[in-house]
Amino acid sequence: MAEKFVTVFLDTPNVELNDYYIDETFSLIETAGGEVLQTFTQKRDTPDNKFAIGKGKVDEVLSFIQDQPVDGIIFGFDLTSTQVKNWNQVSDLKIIDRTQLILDIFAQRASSNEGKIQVELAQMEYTLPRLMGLGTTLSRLGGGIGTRGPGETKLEMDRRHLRDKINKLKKELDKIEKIRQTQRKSRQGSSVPKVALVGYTNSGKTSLLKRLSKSELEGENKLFATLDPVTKKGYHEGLAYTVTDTVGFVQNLPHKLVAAFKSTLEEVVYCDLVLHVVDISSADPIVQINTVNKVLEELKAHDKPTIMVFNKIDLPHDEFVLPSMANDHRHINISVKDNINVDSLKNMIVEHFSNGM
Ligand SMILES: Nc1nc2c(ncn2[C@@H]2O[C@H](COP(=O)(O)OP(=O)(O)OP(=O)(O)O)[C@@H](O)[C@H]2O)c(=O)[nH]1
Ligand SMILES: [Mg+2]
Repeated sequence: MAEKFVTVFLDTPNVELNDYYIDETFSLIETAGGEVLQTFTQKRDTPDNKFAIGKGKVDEVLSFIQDQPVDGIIFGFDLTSTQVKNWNQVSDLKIIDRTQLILDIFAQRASSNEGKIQVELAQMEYTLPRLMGLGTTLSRLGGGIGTRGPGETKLEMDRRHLRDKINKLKKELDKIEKIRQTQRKSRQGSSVPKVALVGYTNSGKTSLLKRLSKSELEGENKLFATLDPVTKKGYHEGLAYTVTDTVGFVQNLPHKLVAAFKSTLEEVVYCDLVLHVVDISSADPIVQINTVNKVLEELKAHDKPTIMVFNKIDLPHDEFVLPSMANDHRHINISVKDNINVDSLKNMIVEHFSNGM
Protein backbone atom coordinates (compact mmCIF):
# COMPACT_ATOMS: atom_id res chain seq x y z
CA MET A 1 0.00 0.00 0.00
CA ALA A 2 1.22 3.50 -0.84
CA GLU A 3 2.50 5.64 2.00
CA LYS A 4 0.35 8.71 2.51
CA PHE A 5 1.73 12.22 2.67
CA VAL A 6 0.80 15.83 2.97
CA THR A 7 2.92 18.20 0.94
CA VAL A 8 4.07 21.69 1.79
CA PHE A 9 5.10 24.29 -0.78
CA LEU A 10 6.49 27.79 -0.42
CA ASP A 11 5.89 30.56 -2.89
CA THR A 12 8.59 33.21 -2.51
CA PRO A 13 9.85 35.94 -4.85
CA ASN A 14 13.10 33.94 -5.06
CA VAL A 15 11.53 30.61 -5.93
CA GLU A 16 8.15 31.17 -7.50
CA LEU A 17 5.67 28.37 -7.29
CA ASN A 18 3.73 27.16 -10.32
CA ASP A 19 1.44 24.25 -11.15
CA TYR A 20 4.15 22.67 -13.17
CA TYR A 21 6.51 22.51 -10.22
CA ILE A 22 3.78 21.10 -7.99
CA ASP A 23 2.85 18.46 -10.59
CA GLU A 24 6.45 17.45 -10.94
CA THR A 25 6.80 17.04 -7.20
CA PHE A 26 3.67 14.88 -7.20
CA SER A 27 5.23 12.73 -9.94
CA LEU A 28 8.36 12.36 -7.84
CA ILE A 29 6.29 11.27 -4.85
CA GLU A 30 4.35 8.82 -6.99
CA THR A 31 7.57 7.46 -8.44
CA ALA A 32 8.85 6.94 -4.90
CA GLY A 33 5.68 4.98 -4.12
CA GLY A 34 3.80 7.63 -2.14
CA GLU A 35 0.38 9.21 -2.35
CA VAL A 36 -0.55 12.83 -1.62
CA LEU A 37 -3.55 13.38 0.66
CA GLN A 38 -3.42 17.15 1.01
CA THR A 39 -1.30 20.07 -0.10
CA PHE A 40 -0.48 23.23 1.81
CA THR A 41 1.08 26.25 0.15
CA GLN A 42 2.17 29.53 1.60
CA LYS A 43 3.22 32.78 0.00
CA ARG A 44 5.98 34.56 1.92
CA ASP A 45 8.85 36.92 1.23
CA THR A 46 11.40 34.52 2.70
CA PRO A 47 11.21 31.08 4.33
CA ASP A 48 10.66 31.13 8.09
CA ASN A 49 13.86 30.21 9.94
CA LYS A 50 12.14 27.84 12.33
CA PHE A 51 9.64 25.93 10.18
CA ALA A 52 10.00 27.31 6.64
CA ILE A 53 6.31 28.21 6.77
CA GLY A 54 4.70 30.52 9.33
CA LYS A 55 3.29 29.42 12.67
CA GLY A 56 -0.32 29.71 11.51
CA LYS A 57 0.31 27.40 8.56
CA VAL A 58 2.28 25.00 10.76
CA ASP A 59 -0.77 24.70 13.02
CA GLU A 60 -2.98 24.11 10.00
CA VAL A 61 -0.74 21.24 8.86
CA LEU A 62 -0.54 19.79 12.36
CA SER A 63 -4.26 19.85 12.88
CA PHE A 64 -4.85 18.19 9.52
CA ILE A 65 -2.45 15.33 10.20
CA GLN A 66 -3.83 14.80 13.69
CA ASP A 67 -6.85 12.85 12.52
CA GLN A 68 -5.73 11.61 9.13
CA PRO A 69 -3.81 8.43 8.28
CA VAL A 70 -0.69 10.33 7.23
CA ASP A 71 2.80 8.80 7.19
CA GLY A 72 4.79 11.94 6.64
CA ILE A 73 5.20 15.49 5.44
CA ILE A 74 7.02 16.13 2.17
CA PHE A 75 8.39 19.58 1.50
CA GLY A 76 8.66 20.67 -2.12
CA PHE A 77 11.94 22.42 -1.30
CA ASP A 78 14.97 21.79 0.89
CA LEU A 79 14.89 22.33 4.63
CA THR A 80 17.72 23.54 6.83
CA SER A 81 18.79 21.19 9.63
CA THR A 82 17.19 23.58 12.14
CA GLN A 83 13.89 23.38 10.32
CA VAL A 84 14.13 19.57 10.22
CA LYS A 85 14.80 19.52 13.95
CA ASN A 86 11.88 21.80 14.73
CA TRP A 87 9.46 19.79 12.63
CA ASN A 88 10.64 16.63 14.34
CA GLN A 89 9.85 18.24 17.66
CA VAL A 90 6.24 19.02 16.79
CA SER A 91 5.46 15.88 14.80
CA ASP A 92 6.21 12.18 15.00
CA LEU A 93 5.77 11.80 11.25
CA LYS A 94 8.51 11.49 8.69
CA ILE A 95 9.85 14.84 7.54
CA ILE A 96 11.17 14.63 3.99
CA ASP A 97 12.53 17.46 1.88
CA ARG A 98 13.04 17.63 -1.87
CA THR A 99 16.63 16.39 -1.94
CA GLN A 100 15.76 13.46 0.30
CA LEU A 101 12.85 12.57 -1.94
CA ILE A 102 15.04 12.55 -5.04
CA LEU A 103 17.76 10.62 -3.25
CA ASP A 104 15.19 8.06 -2.21
CA ILE A 105 14.18 7.48 -5.82
CA PHE A 106 17.83 7.28 -6.79
CA ALA A 107 18.37 4.69 -4.05
CA GLN A 108 15.55 2.54 -5.41
CA ARG A 109 16.79 2.77 -8.97
CA ALA A 110 20.56 2.69 -8.96
CA SER A 111 21.62 -0.63 -10.37
CA SER A 112 25.33 -0.48 -11.09
CA ASN A 113 27.95 -0.60 -8.40
CA GLU A 114 28.95 2.96 -9.21
CA GLY A 115 25.39 4.26 -9.11
CA LYS A 116 24.78 2.60 -5.76
CA ILE A 117 27.92 4.04 -4.24
CA GLN A 118 27.08 7.50 -5.56
CA VAL A 119 23.65 7.37 -3.99
CA GLU A 120 25.01 6.05 -0.73
CA LEU A 121 27.59 8.81 -0.65
CA ALA A 122 25.06 11.50 -1.44
CA GLN A 123 22.74 10.16 1.26
CA MET A 124 25.50 10.08 3.81
CA GLU A 125 26.56 13.58 2.99
CA TYR A 126 23.07 15.02 2.89
CA THR A 127 20.55 13.04 4.85
CA LEU A 128 22.44 11.36 7.64
CA PRO A 129 24.17 14.35 9.19
CA ARG A 130 20.75 15.96 9.47
CA LEU A 131 19.18 12.95 11.04
CA MET A 132 22.05 12.38 13.41
CA GLY A 133 21.82 14.21 16.66
CA LEU A 134 18.07 13.90 16.54
CA GLY A 135 18.25 10.86 18.78
CA THR A 136 14.93 9.12 19.16
CA THR A 137 13.42 10.43 15.95
CA LEU A 138 15.53 7.93 14.06
CA SER A 139 13.78 4.90 15.46
CA ARG A 140 10.42 6.44 14.66
CA LEU A 141 11.25 6.58 10.98
CA GLY A 142 10.65 2.91 10.35
CA GLY A 143 11.02 2.14 6.66
CA GLY A 144 9.70 3.44 3.37
CA ILE A 145 10.18 6.74 1.61
CA GLY A 146 13.06 8.83 2.84
CA THR A 147 14.74 5.98 4.66
CA ARG A 148 15.38 3.58 1.82
CA GLY A 149 18.73 2.67 0.52
CA PRO A 150 21.83 2.03 2.44
CA GLY A 151 21.09 4.75 4.99
CA GLU A 152 18.48 2.73 6.81
CA THR A 153 20.71 0.44 8.79
CA LYS A 154 23.48 2.95 9.18
CA LEU A 155 21.54 5.68 10.89
CA GLU A 156 22.92 4.57 14.24
CA MET A 157 26.55 5.01 13.29
CA ASP A 158 28.50 7.62 15.14
CA ARG A 159 29.98 10.55 13.38
CA ARG A 160 33.50 9.21 13.12
CA HIS A 161 32.35 5.96 11.70
CA LEU A 162 30.32 7.97 9.20
CA ARG A 163 33.31 10.04 8.16
CA ASP A 164 35.44 6.91 7.67
CA LYS A 165 32.72 5.36 5.60
CA ILE A 166 32.38 8.47 3.43
CA ASN A 167 36.11 8.44 2.76
CA LYS A 168 36.04 4.78 1.90
CA LEU A 169 33.17 5.27 -0.52
CA LYS A 170 34.96 8.16 -2.17
CA LYS A 171 38.01 5.96 -2.69
CA GLU A 172 35.90 3.20 -4.17
CA LEU A 173 34.25 5.70 -6.45
CA ASP A 174 37.63 7.01 -7.58
CA LYS A 175 38.65 3.49 -8.48
CA ILE A 176 35.50 2.89 -10.50
CA GLU A 177 35.87 6.25 -12.20
CA LYS A 178 39.44 5.31 -13.24
CA ILE A 179 38.16 2.09 -14.77
CA ARG A 180 35.45 4.04 -16.55
CA GLN A 181 38.06 6.45 -17.89
CA THR A 182 40.10 3.58 -19.25
CA GLN A 183 37.03 2.13 -20.93
CA ARG A 184 36.17 5.53 -22.32
CA LYS A 185 39.69 5.98 -23.67
CA SER A 186 39.57 2.66 -25.43
CA ARG A 187 36.24 3.70 -26.94
CA GLN A 188 37.74 7.04 -27.92
CA GLY A 189 40.64 5.26 -29.54
CA SER A 190 38.21 3.61 -31.87
CA SER A 191 36.83 5.72 -34.66
CA VAL A 192 33.25 4.72 -33.94
CA PRO A 193 31.18 7.91 -33.60
CA LYS A 194 29.57 8.43 -30.21
CA VAL A 195 26.03 9.70 -29.82
CA ALA A 196 24.64 10.65 -26.40
CA LEU A 197 20.97 10.95 -25.50
CA VAL A 198 20.20 13.68 -23.01
CA GLY A 199 16.91 15.12 -21.89
CA TYR A 200 14.50 15.72 -19.13
CA THR A 201 13.35 12.72 -17.17
CA ASN A 202 10.52 10.81 -18.89
CA SER A 203 11.17 12.45 -22.28
CA GLY A 204 11.68 9.09 -23.99
CA LYS A 205 15.45 8.65 -24.10
CA THR A 206 15.53 4.99 -23.17
CA SER A 207 12.68 4.23 -25.57
CA LEU A 208 14.56 6.02 -28.34
CA LEU A 209 17.78 4.18 -27.51
CA LYS A 210 15.86 0.98 -28.03
CA ARG A 211 14.74 2.15 -31.48
CA LEU A 212 18.18 3.37 -32.42
CA SER A 213 19.93 0.23 -31.29
CA LYS A 214 17.21 -2.40 -31.24
CA SER A 215 18.16 -3.19 -27.66
CA GLU A 216 15.87 -4.87 -25.19
CA LEU A 217 15.64 -1.97 -22.75
CA GLU A 218 12.09 -0.84 -22.05
CA GLY A 219 11.13 2.74 -21.29
CA GLU A 220 9.21 3.19 -18.07
CA ASN A 221 6.66 5.83 -17.28
CA LYS A 222 8.43 6.78 -14.10
CA LEU A 223 10.79 9.60 -13.32
CA PHE A 224 14.45 8.63 -13.28
CA ALA A 225 13.86 5.23 -14.83
CA THR A 226 17.48 5.29 -15.95
CA LEU A 227 20.20 6.01 -13.44
CA ASP A 228 23.28 4.56 -15.03
CA PRO A 229 24.54 5.26 -18.49
CA VAL A 230 23.99 2.48 -20.93
CA THR A 231 25.88 2.32 -24.18
CA LYS A 232 24.57 0.33 -27.13
CA LYS A 233 25.66 -0.14 -30.70
CA GLY A 234 23.62 1.33 -33.53
CA TYR A 235 23.88 0.72 -37.24
CA HIS A 236 22.26 2.55 -40.14
CA GLU A 237 23.07 2.97 -43.84
CA GLY A 238 26.52 1.50 -43.43
CA LEU A 239 27.42 3.63 -40.41
CA ALA A 240 28.18 1.99 -37.07
CA TYR A 241 27.92 4.22 -34.02
CA THR A 242 27.39 3.95 -30.28
CA VAL A 243 24.45 5.47 -28.44
CA THR A 244 24.65 6.24 -24.73
CA ASP A 245 21.53 6.71 -22.62
CA THR A 246 21.81 8.98 -19.58
CA VAL A 247 19.96 9.79 -16.39
CA GLY A 248 17.04 12.15 -16.87
CA PHE A 249 17.32 15.72 -15.70
CA VAL A 250 14.90 17.41 -13.36
CA GLN A 251 14.10 20.98 -12.36
CA ASN A 252 16.20 22.27 -9.46
CA LEU A 253 18.19 19.08 -9.18
CA PRO A 254 20.11 19.92 -6.04
CA HIS A 255 23.69 20.86 -6.81
CA LYS A 256 25.06 18.13 -4.58
CA LEU A 257 23.23 15.59 -6.70
CA VAL A 258 24.53 17.04 -9.93
CA ALA A 259 28.01 16.46 -8.54
CA ALA A 260 27.17 12.97 -7.39
CA PHE A 261 25.97 12.01 -10.81
CA LYS A 262 28.53 13.90 -12.80
CA SER A 263 30.51 10.84 -13.71
CA THR A 264 27.46 9.17 -15.18
CA LEU A 265 26.78 12.28 -17.21
CA GLU A 266 30.40 12.62 -18.25
CA GLU A 267 29.68 10.31 -21.15
CA VAL A 268 28.03 13.37 -22.64
CA VAL A 269 31.25 15.34 -22.40
CA TYR A 270 33.05 12.77 -24.54
CA CYS A 271 30.42 12.18 -27.18
CA ASP A 272 30.50 13.49 -30.75
CA LEU A 273 26.82 14.26 -31.15
CA VAL A 274 24.12 15.10 -28.62
CA LEU A 275 20.51 14.13 -29.19
CA HIS A 276 18.50 16.35 -26.87
CA VAL A 277 15.18 14.54 -26.42
CA VAL A 278 12.15 16.66 -25.48
CA ASP A 279 8.66 15.47 -24.51
CA ILE A 280 6.68 18.10 -26.39
CA SER A 281 3.42 16.91 -24.81
CA SER A 282 4.65 17.84 -21.33
CA ALA A 283 3.18 20.80 -19.48
CA ASP A 284 6.14 23.05 -20.13
CA PRO A 285 8.74 21.74 -22.59
CA ILE A 286 10.60 25.04 -22.58
CA VAL A 287 11.32 24.83 -18.85
CA GLN A 288 12.56 21.28 -19.42
CA ILE A 289 14.84 22.32 -22.28
CA ASN A 290 16.29 25.15 -20.20
CA THR A 291 16.87 22.83 -17.27
CA VAL A 292 18.77 20.38 -19.44
CA ASN A 293 20.79 23.17 -21.05
CA LYS A 294 21.78 24.49 -17.65
CA VAL A 295 23.16 21.12 -16.60
CA LEU A 296 24.96 20.73 -19.92
CA GLU A 297 26.58 24.10 -19.29
CA GLU A 298 27.71 22.96 -15.85
CA LEU A 299 29.29 19.94 -17.51
CA LYS A 300 30.80 22.20 -20.15
CA ALA A 301 29.06 20.10 -22.78
CA HIS A 302 26.76 22.81 -24.08
CA ASP A 303 28.55 23.53 -27.35
CA LYS A 304 28.52 20.00 -28.72
CA PRO A 305 26.87 19.42 -32.11
CA THR A 306 23.24 18.88 -31.16
CA ILE A 307 20.04 17.64 -32.74
CA MET A 308 16.87 18.63 -30.90
CA VAL A 309 14.56 15.61 -30.96
CA PHE A 310 10.97 16.63 -30.32
CA ASN A 311 9.36 13.40 -29.17
CA LYS A 312 5.78 12.26 -28.55
CA ILE A 313 4.22 14.10 -31.52
CA ASP A 314 1.50 11.44 -31.35
CA LEU A 315 0.22 13.28 -28.25
CA PRO A 316 -1.44 16.72 -28.22
CA HIS A 317 1.14 19.50 -28.37
CA ASP A 318 1.70 23.04 -29.50
CA GLU A 319 3.11 22.72 -33.04
CA PHE A 320 3.69 26.42 -33.33
CA VAL A 321 6.42 26.83 -30.70
CA LEU A 322 8.56 23.89 -31.80
CA PRO A 323 10.92 25.62 -34.26
CA SER A 324 11.67 28.36 -31.74
CA MET A 325 12.54 25.77 -29.11
CA ALA A 326 15.32 24.40 -31.27
CA ASN A 327 17.60 27.35 -30.42
CA ASP A 328 19.49 27.33 -33.73
CA HIS A 329 20.06 23.58 -33.55
CA ARG A 330 18.76 21.18 -36.15
CA HIS A 331 15.50 19.64 -35.05
CA ILE A 332 13.15 16.82 -35.91
CA ASN A 333 9.68 15.84 -34.73
CA ILE A 334 9.31 12.17 -33.91
CA SER A 335 7.17 9.66 -32.10
CA VAL A 336 9.18 6.81 -30.67
CA LYS A 337 5.95 5.09 -29.76
CA ASP A 338 4.39 5.17 -33.24
CA ASN A 339 7.76 4.97 -35.00
CA ILE A 340 7.21 8.28 -36.79
CA ASN A 341 10.34 9.86 -38.28
CA VAL A 342 12.73 7.61 -36.37
CA ASP A 343 14.33 6.55 -39.65
CA SER A 344 14.67 10.21 -40.66
CA LEU A 345 16.46 10.81 -37.37
CA LYS A 346 18.82 7.92 -38.14
CA ASN A 347 19.46 9.52 -41.54
CA MET A 348 20.27 12.81 -39.83
CA ILE A 349 22.79 11.03 -37.60
CA VAL A 350 24.44 9.32 -40.55
CA GLU A 351 24.46 12.58 -42.49
CA HIS A 352 26.04 14.40 -39.58
CA PHE A 353 28.94 11.98 -39.40
CA SER A 354 29.42 11.64 -43.15
CA ASN A 355 29.76 15.41 -43.46
CA GLY A 356 33.11 15.17 -41.72
CA MET A 357 31.48 15.64 -38.27
N1 LIG B 1 2.87 8.71 -26.32
C1 LIG B 1 4.19 8.50 -26.38
N2 LIG B 1 4.84 8.02 -25.30
C2 LIG B 1 6.16 7.82 -25.38
C3 LIG B 1 6.89 8.11 -26.55
N3 LIG B 1 8.19 7.83 -26.32
C4 LIG B 1 8.27 7.37 -25.06
N4 LIG B 1 7.05 7.35 -24.48
C5 LIG B 1 6.70 6.93 -23.13
O1 LIG B 1 7.24 7.87 -22.21
C6 LIG B 1 7.61 7.21 -21.00
C7 LIG B 1 9.04 7.53 -20.65
O2 LIG B 1 9.91 6.93 -21.57
P1 LIG B 1 11.43 6.59 -21.22
O3 LIG B 1 12.04 6.13 -22.50
O4 LIG B 1 11.53 5.73 -20.03
O5 LIG B 1 11.95 8.05 -20.83
P2 LIG B 1 13.42 8.46 -20.32
O6 LIG B 1 13.70 9.78 -20.93
O7 LIG B 1 14.38 7.36 -20.58
O8 LIG B 1 13.15 8.63 -18.76
P3 LIG B 1 14.28 8.62 -17.56
O9 LIG B 1 15.12 7.42 -17.72
O10 LIG B 1 13.40 8.59 -16.37
O11 LIG B 1 15.03 9.90 -17.67
C8 LIG B 1 7.35 5.74 -21.23
O12 LIG B 1 6.10 5.42 -20.68
C9 LIG B 1 7.33 5.60 -22.74
O13 LIG B 1 6.53 4.53 -23.17
C10 LIG B 1 6.16 8.63 -27.69
O14 LIG B 1 6.69 8.92 -28.76
N5 LIG B 1 4.82 8.82 -27.52
MG1 LIG C 1 15.56 6.35 -19.27
